[in-house]
Amino acid sequence: MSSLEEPISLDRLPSLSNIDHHRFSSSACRPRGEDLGMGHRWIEGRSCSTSNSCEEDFEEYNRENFMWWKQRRCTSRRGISNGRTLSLGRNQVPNGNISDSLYLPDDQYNSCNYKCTMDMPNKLLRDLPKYVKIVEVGPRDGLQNEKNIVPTSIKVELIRKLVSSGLAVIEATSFVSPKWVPQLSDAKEVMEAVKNLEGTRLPVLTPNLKGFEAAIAAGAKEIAVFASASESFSKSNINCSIEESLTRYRAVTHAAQKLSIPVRGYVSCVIGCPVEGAVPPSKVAYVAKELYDMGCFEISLGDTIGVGTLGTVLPMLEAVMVVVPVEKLAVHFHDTYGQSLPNILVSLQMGISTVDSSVSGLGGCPYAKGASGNVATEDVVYMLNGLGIKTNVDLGKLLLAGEFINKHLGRQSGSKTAIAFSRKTADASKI
Ligand SMILES: CC(C)(COP(=O)([O-])OP(=O)([O-])OC[C@H]1O[C@@H](n2cnc3c(N)ncnc32)[C@H](O)[C@@H]1OP(=O)([O-])[O-])[C@@H](O)C(=O)NCCC(=O)NCCSC(=O)C[C@@](C)(O)CC(=O)[O-]
Repeated sequence: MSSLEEPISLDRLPSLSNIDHHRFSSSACRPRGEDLGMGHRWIEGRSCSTSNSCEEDFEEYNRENFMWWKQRRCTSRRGISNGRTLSLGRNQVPNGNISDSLYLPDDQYNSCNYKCTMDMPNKLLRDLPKYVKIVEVGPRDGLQNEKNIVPTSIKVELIRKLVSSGLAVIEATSFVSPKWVPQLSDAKEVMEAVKNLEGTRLPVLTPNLKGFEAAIAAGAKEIAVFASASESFSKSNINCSIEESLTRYRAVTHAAQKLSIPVRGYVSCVIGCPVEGAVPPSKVAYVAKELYDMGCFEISLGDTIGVGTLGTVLPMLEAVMVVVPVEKLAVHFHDTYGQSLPNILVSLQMGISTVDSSVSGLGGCPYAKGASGNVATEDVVYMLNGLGIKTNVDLGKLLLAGEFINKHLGRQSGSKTAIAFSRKTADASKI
């Protein structure tokens, strides 16, 4: 393991005990009536003044959970009565290798439906968003690190399949230097082929005005700029300092505003940097605020090398939420240490409702050695379905998109959900 791949040791990361639990709640930026933040409950559990009241609380908590679980099981059991069909989202998929024998009606696939979430007594889950916008980054972040050049036609077909799954936003490609990222040197051709696809926004990454102009000429209607919270990563990724990158991005956002082109802003290395190690939350907050102030409509917080845990993600989010409204934030986790799903869950509990992910967990950054793929979109959708949170993504069609790209790449999916369905180990009676 090279020094770039070593996990950041705990003593170099912010301590959980430094966290102001009351400020985890989305109410830090967006008051919601109830003052007690989710973070307070999540980290500290139910607070109680006496041991008696604590036991009563605990009994009540168990009773509530038991009722909820019972309700879930009843719903699931009713759902498998026809034995053959398992719905994987909005629409059923009539054929395909993955899910032929696994169809159930929609509300029975989801362990609890929307109404159930509204009524859910479970204190830990009550404040979750009702809808999560998924930003699919597979065609860009997912493919940019692939050594063998993926033909343009495969990239275009992947995007088509992802569009048909109902994803609201799919990052299509990057208008970066082909010398730096050869895999995406066909950005113009990809964009021209997909620009008229309807029903999905197709943003592209642009590192400077040159990239912005090329993206617009190719038909892009939305772009993203990407800064770093780590000076070293900024240099290795885009060959300039953080301040220089912000100056460039001011020029890009200014040009975009004139054309009414929405600009998303990324902050990478929000937890750790492959060169510098732990990145302080204050630096992340600084870059996030700069991007927000220059007009980015959304700030995506990227754990580029996937080292974040609840203990480091929480203080980072807390710091950023002080300067950028929570509804303008997105989270972007790479799954190097398998922490993405808990990190996403806690982000949702803090009020964030936009999540980046990559079909089949494809991905990695060419300039962040050791970084693994993004969290798999299939796994995120599966988790959100289970929580009764709407995404409008048809899991069956998403699985087929993943199967398509993995077949081309000649590898197994990085999504546990996809693997479970492909092996038909997903037992409908247990869902
Ligand atoms: C920023 C640059 C261009 C600076 O690269 P540079 O070499 O410093 O730029 P330059 O201005 O000196 O130009 C060098 C050459 O590149 C050309 N050039 C210049 N700009 C462009 C452009 N836009 N498109 C096409 N070509 C371009 C330019 O015309 C020139 O061509 P030449 O005269 O030598 O033939 C380069 O470093 C670059 O392209 N970097 C991008 C690297 C990249 O894409 N990394 C992966 C992004 S993923 C990420 O950042 C994290 C994220 C977002 O996923 C979130 C997370 O996971 O946490």
